[in-house]
Amino acid sequence: MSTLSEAYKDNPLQLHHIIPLDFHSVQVVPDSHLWPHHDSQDFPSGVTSDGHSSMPSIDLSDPNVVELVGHACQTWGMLQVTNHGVPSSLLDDVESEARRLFSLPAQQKMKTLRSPVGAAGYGSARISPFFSKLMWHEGFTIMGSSLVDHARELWPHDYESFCDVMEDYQKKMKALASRLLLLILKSLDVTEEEMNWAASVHESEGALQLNSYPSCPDPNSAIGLAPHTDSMLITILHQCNTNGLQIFRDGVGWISVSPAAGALLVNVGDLLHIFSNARFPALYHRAVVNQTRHRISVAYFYGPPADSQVKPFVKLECPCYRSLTVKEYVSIKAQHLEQALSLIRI
Ligand SMILES: C=C1C[C@]23C[C@@]1(O)CC[C@H]2[C@@]12CCC[C@@](C)(C(=O)O1)[C@H]2[C@@H]3C(=O)O
Ligand SMILES: O=C(O)CCC(=O)C(=O)O
Ligand SMILES: [Fe+2]
Repeated sequence: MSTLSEAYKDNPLQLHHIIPLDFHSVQVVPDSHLWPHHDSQDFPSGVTSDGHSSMPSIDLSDPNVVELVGHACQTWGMLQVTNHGVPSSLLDDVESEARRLFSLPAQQKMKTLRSPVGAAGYGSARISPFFSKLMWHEGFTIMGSSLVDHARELWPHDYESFCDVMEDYQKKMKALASRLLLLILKSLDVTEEEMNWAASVHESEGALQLNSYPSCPDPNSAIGLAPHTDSMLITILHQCNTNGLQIFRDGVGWISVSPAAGALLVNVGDLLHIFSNARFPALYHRAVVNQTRHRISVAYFYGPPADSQVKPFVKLECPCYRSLTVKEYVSIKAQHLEQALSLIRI
């Protein structure tokens, strides 16, 4: 069985697209990180300029949860969930362990640098090579079996709490993602066979991404994470408690999505967009930075095993995407980013 990491092997990154800036060592934004001004012409997500809509917030114990989740995926590609069963103490712990990691000196974090052909470890976002400027961001990806080795490199005598929290968080995210996927499949009226396919998704481990956006001397001239869609089926995002996420809405523009205590955000990724035969939009989003706060976010990416076939569900007529494996899609995305979906359109 192949893994996602193998899809990255054919598309190695250059070191300057992996090694983040040592943000603590700079007082001004260097030219390498200067983006054209994006003076946030944004709207808060509750009050959009189209007047009536706001990003759906769904209580997972609502009796109409299937319809609500389906409608949110179709109209926004994103929803906020409450009553999700993930203890707020664990949400706090994952943020503080991530903060502990990113507060380490640069040379310590560099001991776990992601390899040019690898998937796990410390480094800049994978999408970096597609932009002429670098991002005000450093990440740490947990995927596969490297967690304990990496944690030992970071804290030789004090690595257990990091591992315990990350393992627990990953387990809870997987359970929540699997529950959400079943709701989504029910909303799409898929076949029994496709409903059973959800169990195979549960076999894949997913990826956990810790994001760090240090405070920035000139936030309007830098970008935390450049605009992108996520590649997997769904992403569960814990924004912690600092603004920064923006989503793009046709006819409106960039909308800020404020964190709500205890709530989690769920968004549609490319693979679910394909399975839904384009009924659900893959959410286009970015992260902006701010002058005073070091923002942390934690994203869990849930997708099928690398060898699985991806194609629109059969009852959704006139498939508009060809069938391919997860690994093939990840490889196309690694080479073409935003063009990936149009390259597989029928
Ligand atoms: C499963 C994954 C999704 C991701 C690539 C990865 O292998 C692990 C990191 C993820 C991330 C996080 C930041 C944004 C993003 C586009 C990136 O560059 O790395 C996503 C990737 C994705 O969704 O394609
Ligand atoms: O930090 C955020 O709010 C967004 C993170 C994100 O888009 C990602 O990890 O893919
Ligand atoms: Fe994302």
